[in-house]
Amino acid sequence: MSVTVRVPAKVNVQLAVGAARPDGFHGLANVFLAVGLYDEVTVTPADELRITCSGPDAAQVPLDATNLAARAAIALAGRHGIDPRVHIHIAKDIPVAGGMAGGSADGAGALLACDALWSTGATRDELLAICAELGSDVPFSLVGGAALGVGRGEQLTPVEVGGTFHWVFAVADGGLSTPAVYREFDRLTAGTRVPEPAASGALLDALRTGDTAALAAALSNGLQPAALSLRPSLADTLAAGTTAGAAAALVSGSGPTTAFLAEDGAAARKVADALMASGTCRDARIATSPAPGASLC
Ligand SMILES: C[C@](O)(CO)[C@H](O)COP(=O)(O)OP(=O)(O)OC[C@H]1O[C@@H](n2ccc(N)nc2=O)[C@H](O)[C@@H]1O
Ligand SMILES: Nc1ncnc2c1ncn2[C@@H]1O[C@H](COP(=O)(O)OP(=O)(O)OP(=O)(O)O)[C@@H](O)[C@H]1O
Repeated sequence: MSVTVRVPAKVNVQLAVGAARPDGFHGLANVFLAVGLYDEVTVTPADELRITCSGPDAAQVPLDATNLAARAAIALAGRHGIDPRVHIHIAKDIPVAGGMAGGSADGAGALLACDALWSTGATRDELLAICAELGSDVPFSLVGGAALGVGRGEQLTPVEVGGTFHWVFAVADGGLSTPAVYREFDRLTAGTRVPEPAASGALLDALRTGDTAALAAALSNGLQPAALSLRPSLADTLAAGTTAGAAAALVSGSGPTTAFLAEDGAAARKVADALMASGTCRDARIATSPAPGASLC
């Protein structure tokens, strides 16, 4: 018997970053939006814990105990006195190390799949607590939709979304390390007063009303200067999408994926074609949001 779970990627439509805390994490006002690019995580009983991964970026995914999917299975099994002997297969479609929470998606997916396979009876709150231990983005991968994350991004409040948004994601060659991007943020802001992060009312209104033009005007990413500093070529990708008519362009989370908001599906197709022709990215993916969180297939 196998259990398969489908889990979405995310884009941060607002990422307000505060000063580094004593524990090294940064306080955030992080508005997550789930987008319709998915990994599928399948768990099957096996003789030992084993991970496999398929998909174009599979070679970049660690297949040892550092994989967030393995860590999720071990964490759930440990709490319920279960031996985590499962084969976890990840069918990966979310760009790796791209700022779209692909690893987090696999962590949330493996957790939900193992929970169903082992019938642990864990509550939603227990699953969310395990997600928060695994990483700041993991709780959102479980819930999907849209949410405001505070603390280090793990404390979620759902956000209403009143329409469909059309996106293009330009996948860059190679990844960016999330800790390195936060370190670069610290370097760039050293000696300045970093304001307390707060959610933007205009942004939340734009999501609630499903207004693309208003969302385009309100998008912001406090990590964008750091990602551009580490990967200056991303400016060319952003410019290529804007020239092609994107309503807005920004770096997705810690990057290096760049995100382009489009008026509708036809505009998204045009932006994606122009990005591919520009030679400034490895791939251009079209997706809509919001998308549901981790769900059993
Ligand atoms: C950039 C974002 O993807 C935006 O949603 C997240 O803030 C990153 O979330 P994540 O990948 O789940 O990150 P974690 O696994 O929790 O942390 C990895 C590293 O990122 C940095 N980190 C992460 C979250 C946060 N609020 N402050 C940080 O400084 C820390 O150096 C941490 O050691
Ligand atoms: N299941 C997984 N899939 C991909 N990477 C994983 C996984 N588990 C652990 N990793 C490690 O995590 C690193 C970051 O990969 P991931 O795809 O999660 O980045 P990301 O999308 O930038 O994350 P985020 O947006 O949450 O900061 C990878 O380089 C890899 O070493």
